[in-house]
Amino acid sequence: MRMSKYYAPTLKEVPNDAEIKSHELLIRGGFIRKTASGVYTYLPLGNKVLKKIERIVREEMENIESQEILMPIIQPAEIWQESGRWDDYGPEMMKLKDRHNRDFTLGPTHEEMITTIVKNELRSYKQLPISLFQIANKYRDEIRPRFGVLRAREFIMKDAYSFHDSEESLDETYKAFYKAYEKILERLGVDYLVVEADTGAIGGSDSHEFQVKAEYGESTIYYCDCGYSATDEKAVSNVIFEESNETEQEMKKVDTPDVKTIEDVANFLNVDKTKIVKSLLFKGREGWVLALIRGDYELNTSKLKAYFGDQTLSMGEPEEIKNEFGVEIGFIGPVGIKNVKIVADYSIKNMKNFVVGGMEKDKHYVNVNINRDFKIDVYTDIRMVSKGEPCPKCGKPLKEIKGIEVGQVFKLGTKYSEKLHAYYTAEDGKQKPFIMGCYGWGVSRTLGAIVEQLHDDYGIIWPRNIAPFELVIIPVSMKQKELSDKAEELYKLLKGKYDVLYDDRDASPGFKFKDADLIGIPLKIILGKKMKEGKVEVKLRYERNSEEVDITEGFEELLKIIEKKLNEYDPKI
Ligand SMILES: O=C(C[C@@H]1CCCCN1)Cn1cnc2cc(Cl)c(F)cc2c1=O
Ligand SMILES: [Mg+2]
Repeated sequence: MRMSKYYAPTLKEVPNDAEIKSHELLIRGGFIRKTASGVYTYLPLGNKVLKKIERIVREEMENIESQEILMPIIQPAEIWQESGRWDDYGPEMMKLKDRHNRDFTLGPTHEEMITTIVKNELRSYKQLPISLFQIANKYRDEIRPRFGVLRAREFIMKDAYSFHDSEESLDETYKAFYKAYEKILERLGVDYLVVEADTGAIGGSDSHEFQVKAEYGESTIYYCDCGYSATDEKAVSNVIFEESNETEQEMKKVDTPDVKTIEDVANFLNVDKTKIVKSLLFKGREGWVLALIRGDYELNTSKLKAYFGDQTLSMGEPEEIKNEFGVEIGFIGPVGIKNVKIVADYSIKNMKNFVVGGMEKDKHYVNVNINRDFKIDVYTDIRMVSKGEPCPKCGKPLKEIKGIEVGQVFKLGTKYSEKLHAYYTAEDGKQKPFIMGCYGWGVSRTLGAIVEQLHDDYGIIWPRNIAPFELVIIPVSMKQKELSDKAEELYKLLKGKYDVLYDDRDASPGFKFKDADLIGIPLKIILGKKMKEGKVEVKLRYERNSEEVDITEGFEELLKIIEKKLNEYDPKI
């Protein structure tokens, strides 16, 4: 491609709404342009990289015999009403009406759609297992789109769905997708981690996320050298809380005027946070839940929701709590509270003589003890772990790292097939609901994740497999004929062998080098003053010095050097 003709509007200035590097560099590099909040156009450079990412994803899907289909983006409300999810996502689901005033949604995902499609076509166990995938736009009206394509409202996803007549069969396919995702990440050339994940709203059993390591990624991951790794939502607590040998003191109600937060209580009563129990009220399908956890720990709401299998569980609103329990949030406690299910984190199991809210304005109880002063319905792990805690698998201190989720795989079970009456005839002749799995890959998000991990002060450093161009030919001046003629000759020779960009613009060398670095092209071939000695300069994107190659005898030597350098090129260094 000739740069003089190419629509790649690079910018010097940093866009003011770019909060992280990848967003800045994709805009400045001329890869994407924002058309609305969370809605992007992929210009030629961005589109080229997208297509290379899609090709890798598509090939790895085909390698595990997943069959490509293309489903509609507009989905009739009926299938979502049948699955009971039409209102589950509130304003995040983009909805529209057609000219007959019928309700539709712009598909945020396709479980309902694919299950409705196959239920009339897949009738016998003989046709199972099968997995189908598509690569297409998805729509989710994020409350705060940010970080460019990392959290957009329209994005490109590869979503795959598998159908089985047994858990074993699902397990086999799940493993195949897991391995295919690792293969994709290897081919993308980025540093990554596979982590145990929370199945969240869609339920089901196992789930893993595929995370690109990135300092400013939104995911927090806890991992260990032994191989354990999980998102913060999922990471299991392995702290053993030793028995307290204190004797139980007499419980007292004390004045704590306007003392509400854990900090305030600790300071006012001059007690350590480890002697306070936090009481947090949640409202769910079965009513109110009071979650108790030691004052110095953080509640993990994903674990709480997973325990109750109720994603609708949400923190009680102050007003609602005042009306329902007659006391402000800051004074809520387990002693004397009615009509709540009390679930306690293990961290309070052996606490003695601790402080809790007094269930009365400006009051707290001190010297509270479990069983004597209140009953706990159930103990379970509802704690957010932190760095340095013992690994749940081997006990060594957990490490913490940030990441960007680019893929997630789920074992769904029969949740959707039952809701949508999607049955097949089993070997024993009975009608049974399909056992399903689903497997997502954020194709457009991958574009941002890779840049977030692989960049320096000069711009992007693309891995070779998905770089928009593998190499760029840069004559330092188009006015010097011997340079531009030789460059033209080189371009014709190389464009059949590599993805070549030819910077034939009438611009200064510095300008061209800067653009090549910003866009992130792996290899430069520079035709400059060394041409007097019959030499060109070859340089990898991150090398400070270039290698001189003599081309007076022809291009064999140069071709060898190019191949050698591109093969040793590794942006992760
Ligand atoms: O999408 C999944 C699970 C997997 C991910 C991989 C590909 C198949 N689906 C979970 N999820 C996330 N956000 C959503 C947002 C809206 Cl507005 C919605 F209506 C539904 C969903 C929703 O179901
Ligand atoms: Mg996830």
